[in-house]
Amino acid sequence: MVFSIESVSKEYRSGTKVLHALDSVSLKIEDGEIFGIIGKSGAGKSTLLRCLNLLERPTSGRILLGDTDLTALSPAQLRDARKRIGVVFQHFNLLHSRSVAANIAFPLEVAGYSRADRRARVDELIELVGLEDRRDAFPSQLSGGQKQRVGIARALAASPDVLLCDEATSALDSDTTDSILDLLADLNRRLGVTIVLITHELNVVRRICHRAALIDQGRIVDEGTLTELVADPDSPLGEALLPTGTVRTSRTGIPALLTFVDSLSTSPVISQLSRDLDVDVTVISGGIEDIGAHQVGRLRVEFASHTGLVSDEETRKAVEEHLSQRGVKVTFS
Ligand SMILES: Nc1ncnc2c1ncn2[C@@H]1O[C@H](COP(=O)(O)OP(=O)(O)OP(=O)(O)O)[C@@H](O)[C@H]1O
Repeated sequence: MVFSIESVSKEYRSGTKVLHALDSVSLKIEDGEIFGIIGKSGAGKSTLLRCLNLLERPTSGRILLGDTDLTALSPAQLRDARKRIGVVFQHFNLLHSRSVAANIAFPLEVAGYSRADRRARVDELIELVGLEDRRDAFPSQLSGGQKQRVGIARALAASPDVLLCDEATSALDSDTTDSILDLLADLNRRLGVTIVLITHELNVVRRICHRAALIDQGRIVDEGTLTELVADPDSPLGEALLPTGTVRTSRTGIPALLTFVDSLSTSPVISQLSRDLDVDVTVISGGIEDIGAHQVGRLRVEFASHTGLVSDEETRKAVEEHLSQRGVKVTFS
């Protein structure tokens, strides 16, 4: 376990007014995962991220980094614990008078690395983020994507256990966003570094997160692995990740939502169902997407008995049994 966030609340007071920016948030972030926290503007994402390294002190609750309760540490102990956390910023926060190499070396200087050790580590990091040919450039000479590569290398310099990414791709265009997300996923695989990212972009979650939580008005309202979320008909985040669209039904059939992970890519489940049970299946809306390493889908459909000789209740029962044996979850609405 990297982070254990236990009933964390954060209140901001202004005069007699109290704003509950975080309301009893509990989350566990596991070693080696990429965890996304998504929410609208003002939902509390930045406050939660700032609480993780205690830049913001929770009003109540605990934040544990491994076994260490960050909320119980002295300032000196906290400075030490923060070395295990790297931060990647939306606007890069580079030192403009320093070259790429010198920006990356900066945290190593602060941590007291020798000149030779710094040089070796900076070489390693520059290679890791693919900036070999920009080593001596200054921030003003870099593209947004290159600046963020420097930001990521600097955050990784002291080999932290976890990277906190604060809207790390929000200032970038969509192609550059994808290349930075791919870099983060690659670093996660190669170094095993845990990544927590906050974002308001569903694409960020779809592209690299293993698990995600939806925050709304300071509360966690949904949470799970991406495949769990999408396969849950009641999950708001699942619906946002893979929308089934506006539902237009003919009102003659039996409406249902089908959710599945991989199953439809390995066998012709729907045509088999239609043949075996003698039911017509109309696809109303939905989608199938690659999310992580899986093909997941959510389809709104209608079933109608072909012969009209069986009751809706019998059709529902037969369909459910048939589909559940083939890894497709069916929820009748
Ligand atoms: N220092 C502060 N003092 C008072 N209120 C604050 C402070 N910081 C945040 N807030 C309030 O707390 C709530 C959550 O803010 P927060 O910045 O965490 O949201 P967010 O989800 O990160 O939004 P955005 O995506 O727009 O950055 C908002 O209502 C905000 O106005």
